Amino acid sequence: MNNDRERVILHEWPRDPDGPTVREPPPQGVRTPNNMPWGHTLDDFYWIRPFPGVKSKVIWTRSMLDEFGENFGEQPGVPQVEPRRLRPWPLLKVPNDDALFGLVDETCNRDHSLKPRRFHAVKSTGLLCKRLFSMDTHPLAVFESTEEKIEWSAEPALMNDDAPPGTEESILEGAVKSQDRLVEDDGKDDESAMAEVFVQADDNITGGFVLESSIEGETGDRQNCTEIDVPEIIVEERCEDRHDVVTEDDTKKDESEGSKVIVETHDDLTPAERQAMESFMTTDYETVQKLEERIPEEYFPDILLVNDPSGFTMSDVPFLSRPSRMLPVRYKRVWPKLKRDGEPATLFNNDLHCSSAFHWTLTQAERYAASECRRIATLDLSGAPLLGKGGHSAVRKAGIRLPVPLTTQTGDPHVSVAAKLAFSLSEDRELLENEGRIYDAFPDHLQESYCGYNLVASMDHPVPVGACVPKFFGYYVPVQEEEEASRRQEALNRIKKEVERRREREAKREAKKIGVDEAVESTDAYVKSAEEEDDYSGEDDDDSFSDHSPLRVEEIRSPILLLEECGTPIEPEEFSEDERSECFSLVLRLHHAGFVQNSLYPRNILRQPGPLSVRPSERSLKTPSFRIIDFGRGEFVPLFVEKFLETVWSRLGPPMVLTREEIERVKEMSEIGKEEAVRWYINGTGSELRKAAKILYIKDY
Ligand SMILES: Nc1ncnc2c1ncn2[C@@H]1O[C@H](COP(=O)(O)OP(=O)(O)OP(=O)(O)O)[C@@H](O)[C@H]1O
Repeated sequence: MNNDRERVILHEWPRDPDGPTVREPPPQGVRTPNNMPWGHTLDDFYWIRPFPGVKSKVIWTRSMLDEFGENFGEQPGVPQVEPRRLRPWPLLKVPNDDALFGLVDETCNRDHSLKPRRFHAVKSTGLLCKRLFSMDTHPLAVFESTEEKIEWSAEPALMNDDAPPGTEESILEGAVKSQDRLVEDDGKDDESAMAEVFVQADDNITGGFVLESSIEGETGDRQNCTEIDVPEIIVEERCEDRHDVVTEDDTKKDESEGSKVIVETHDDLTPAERQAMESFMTTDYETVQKLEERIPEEYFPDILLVNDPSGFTMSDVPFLSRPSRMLPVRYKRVWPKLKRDGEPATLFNNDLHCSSAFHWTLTQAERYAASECRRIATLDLSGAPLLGKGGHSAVRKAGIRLPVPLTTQTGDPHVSVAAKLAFSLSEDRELLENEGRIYDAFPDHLQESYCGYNLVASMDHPVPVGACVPKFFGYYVPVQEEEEASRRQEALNRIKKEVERRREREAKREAKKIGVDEAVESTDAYVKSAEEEDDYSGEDDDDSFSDHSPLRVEEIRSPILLLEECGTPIEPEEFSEDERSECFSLVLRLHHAGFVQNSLYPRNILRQPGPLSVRPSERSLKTPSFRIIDFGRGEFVPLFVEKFLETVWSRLGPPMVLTREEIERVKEMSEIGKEEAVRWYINGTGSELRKAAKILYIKDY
């Protein structure tokens, strides 16, 4: 193990023998957004004795010393600069928006007078993107990163209905049309025809299973979501009782009936979603670049249309059968929650427990309209290489095409991200959900890098301020509109029934009052039955609308956690002392922000060539970039207290008016909750630090 630390503090600030004792808290000085003392270079850090002549020393930055104001040795002044957020090499682009996109980080001169400069795309000739049109009519389109080509790729595609005659229709469009035709031609009730097709489809599915080697991440199973053969669709049709082929008349009827729910299937793309799929392309994993910038909130995806022909979202366990699926699967964003989700014009249902992307929008026209203002991205899992596997999930490199008008500087419409997919047990799903919650809770500064160095308590040397965790690109859950529609229909039916019963009861009471009801003859019997009816709780499901029961967890698709790809697991025994202490500082910074990772192993700290502010080909492992991953077991102080209080509330039962004693009890419990959280935090961080020190060979923290 090398003792080769270079990040050390070389200076001591001379104290005035008559100077004051330094007070707690120390001067604020210049700090990074994580509220830690910051210096631009190693020379900005000084040892200082709390009072003259004492042996002990603490560390201050030059800006803290300037604020303290004692300059006994007449140290020359230095310009004070603020920490600068480091921009990753620019990849995203919005045509005609140069203010936010395409800015290259300039090197950090002493006074930060250098400003970011504009990115000029290098003309690339080798970048191939495959368009999802039929190969005989569309040879492979070759993109070069010229302005026109980039703008072409961001151009909104014509909707199929608007397509002028003679233009090629996408395979998706063709498939949906042929499905419509089949439904019309063959007749839905033709059982024998269906049975025949089902056998064909079954063969086809079996034949479509992915070989183990391709499950391990090779590109043997590359398929695009529009390579649909007709029997496949009929299987979907049979299984899902598809009701989404709606003619103009149907729509009118739908609108006029108002409360009628049209049952949708996963495949029922809205026109806006179809538009997003029309220009869909498979990812070229040889050339695709990974996304390192934040996705601006304005363009953050609401809906992910996932191309998953190999069923990676179903399970990544090779021996489990995974039905091949050729149509995109719709997912919705649950986290992060955005301000626009609650605004009337962009209302979005991101409730984790609701399998619809819509609030109670009852008609198809309403759904289509709501879908128009959605940010729709496509995620390509076809042939997605495996980045790594854990005990509960598989992480794949996936191509994402971000919502229009976002595109890239290179002309390739895709960027790559790490897509984490849970295995099929409920524990696997719970861990992934918790991880999504934790990523959502991370403050921005844990995902950003800054120039200069931090002084991270309790370390005795400065460390670079790299991001601690990968950038978070969202947690998405599968949407099952047709199930949600049945649930809503059930709820409506229950309400209707209840209203009818009440009306009947009222009518009987009225009748009794005016004495014309024949039930007067048997008053006792009537009163008894009325009492029984009054007890009605709305739980009577005798004639419930459907016999729908919730899917077993193994059957449903995994949620998807999208993260920045951050390299490969570290081997700390090979590292320099500075590298090991840099990794250690990430753990400390997480703790200072109120998070405990709870699963700290070398495999959960990743390293990649850096710095990320320069072009990928110029990065090196000599200037590495580290990140902590895997927050499935992670905890965050406020979430801990919230969970604690939830158990208190659940013990109190459903919401009601509390008595004074109960209110006192709740207050008492929330105080206990806070104390518990502090205890938990001290224990959790203490043991995690000991573990971190052990795996990173740190002796002196
Ligand atoms: N953001 C990422 N970038 C690159 N590779 C990643 C990323 N996240 C995860 N991986 C790879 O996937 C592997 C498994 O990920 P992770 O540890 O998060 O899975 P897990 O199932 O939660 O693990 P555990 O067994 O601890 O439950 C990692 O060891 C790493 O190799």
